[in-house]
Amino acid sequence: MTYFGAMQNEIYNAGLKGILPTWPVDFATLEQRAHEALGPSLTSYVAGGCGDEHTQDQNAAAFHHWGMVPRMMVDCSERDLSIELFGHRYPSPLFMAPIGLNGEASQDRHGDMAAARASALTGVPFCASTLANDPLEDVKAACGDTPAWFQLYTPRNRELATSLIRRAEEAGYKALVVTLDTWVTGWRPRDLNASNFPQLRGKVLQNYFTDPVFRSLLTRPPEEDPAAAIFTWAATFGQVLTWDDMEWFKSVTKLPIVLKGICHPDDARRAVDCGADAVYCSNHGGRQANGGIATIDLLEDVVKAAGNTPVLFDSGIRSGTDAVKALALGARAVGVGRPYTYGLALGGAEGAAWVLRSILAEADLLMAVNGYPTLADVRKAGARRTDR
Ligand SMILES: Cc1cc2nc3c(=O)[nH]c(=O)nc-3n(C[C@H](O)[C@H](O)[C@H](O)COP(=O)(O)O)c2cc1C
Ligand SMILES: O=C(O)C(=O)c1ccccc1
Repeated sequence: MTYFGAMQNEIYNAGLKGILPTWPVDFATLEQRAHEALGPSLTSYVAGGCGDEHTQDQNAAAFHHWGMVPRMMVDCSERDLSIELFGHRYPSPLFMAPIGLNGEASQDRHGDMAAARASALTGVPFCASTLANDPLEDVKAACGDTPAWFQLYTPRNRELATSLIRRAEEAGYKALVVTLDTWVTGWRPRDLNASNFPQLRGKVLQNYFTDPVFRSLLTRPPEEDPAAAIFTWAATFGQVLTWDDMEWFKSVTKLPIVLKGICHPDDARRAVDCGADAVYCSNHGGRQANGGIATIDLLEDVVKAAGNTPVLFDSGIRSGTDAVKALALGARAVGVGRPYTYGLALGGAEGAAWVLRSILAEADLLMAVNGYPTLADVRKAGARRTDR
C-alpha cells in the first residue's frame, strides 16, 4: 500500500532544514502562480469557460454544500486508496483528465510528455487527449509502468477515426475514452474577445499531422503547408455522435469504451445498455455549456443509473477533500483537470506530480482522521447535502 499522507511529514522535515516547498499545495495559490507562468493567451484558454462561467464556477463551489461525518474508534492507521478498473489495480482513485492544451502548458511545449512522466512518477493514470504536441505513441511510452488511456475526439472521417484507434491500441493504451460533449466548441467569451483558439494556429495537432490517413487527405505535407493541414483538421474535427454509433465503436475496438460527458441518468442507462464499459460524468469543466448544474450535484443519480458499471467523474476537483466527496457519492475514479495542467506550467512533470501528490495526501489524511480506512468505508459513509 502507498501512504500518500507521508508527503506532509516530508514537507515539515524539509522545513526543519530551512527548505520550503517549491510549489504550493493549495489550488488558489497554484492557479495564481500558474497564470503568471502561462501568460494571458494560454491562461484565457485554460482558465476560461462557457458564457459568464457560472456553471464552471458552480462545479467547484457546489462541493461546499456536501459534507461528510467523521467516525471514531476505527483503526485507520493503514489506508487503502487503491481501485480496480478495466482489470487493472491502480494505487489511487485519481486519474489525469484529458487536457488538449497540456502540450502548450509546460515551458518546453512538450507538456503531454511531461504529463505522461508525472503519471509514471505517481501511478496516477493519464488520459491522453487527441489534441497533443507529441504523438500518442511517444506519450504512451513516457507513462512508464502506469497504464494509460486514450481520449478520442472522433473525426468525421471514419478512416481517420479508425486509424487513431488502431494507433492507440498498438501503442498499448488500456481504454478508449470517447468525448461526447465537444464536437463543436461552446461560447467562450474570454477566448472570443481575444480571438484565441490555439488549434487554428496549428497548436496541439501532432496526432493528426503524424497520422498516415490524415496525411493522405493533404496534397502537401503539414511541414510544407501548415495552413492547409490546419484547414483540413478543422473540416474533419467534430463528428456528432448518436447512440447508433456505439455499435461502430464496439465493432472497431476491443478496448474498454468510456463515454465522457454523461450527466443525465437516462443517458447513463443508455450508455450501459449500449455496452459502455464505464460512464464518465463530466460537463467538460463548464467549458462547453453554460447554464448547467454542477456535476457533483448530478453524480449520485448517474451512479444509481449506471448500476454495476463504474462511473468516472470530473469537473471542479480542486483538492483531496473534493476527491473524497466524489468517491463518497459513488465515483469509482476521480479526474483531476486544470490543477495538474497548472502544475505542468509551473514545474513540468515534477510540478504536475506535486499537484497530484498534494491532492492524494489530503485525501489520505482526510480518510485517516474521518475514520475511513478504505474507499468502501468512504462510500458507506457517503456525503450529505447541507443546504436543504
Ligand atoms: C484547457 C483544457 C483543455 C481540455 N481538453 C480536453 C480534451 O482535449 N478532451 C477532453 O475530453 N476534455 C478536455 N477538457 C476537459 C477535461 O477533460 C475535464 O473534463 C475538465 O477539465 C474538468 O474540469 P476542471 O478542470 O475544472 O476540474 C479540457 C479542459 C481544459 C481546461
Ligand atoms: O478546449 C477544450 O476544452 C477542448 O476540449 C477542445 C478540443 C478541440 C477543439 C476545441 C476544444
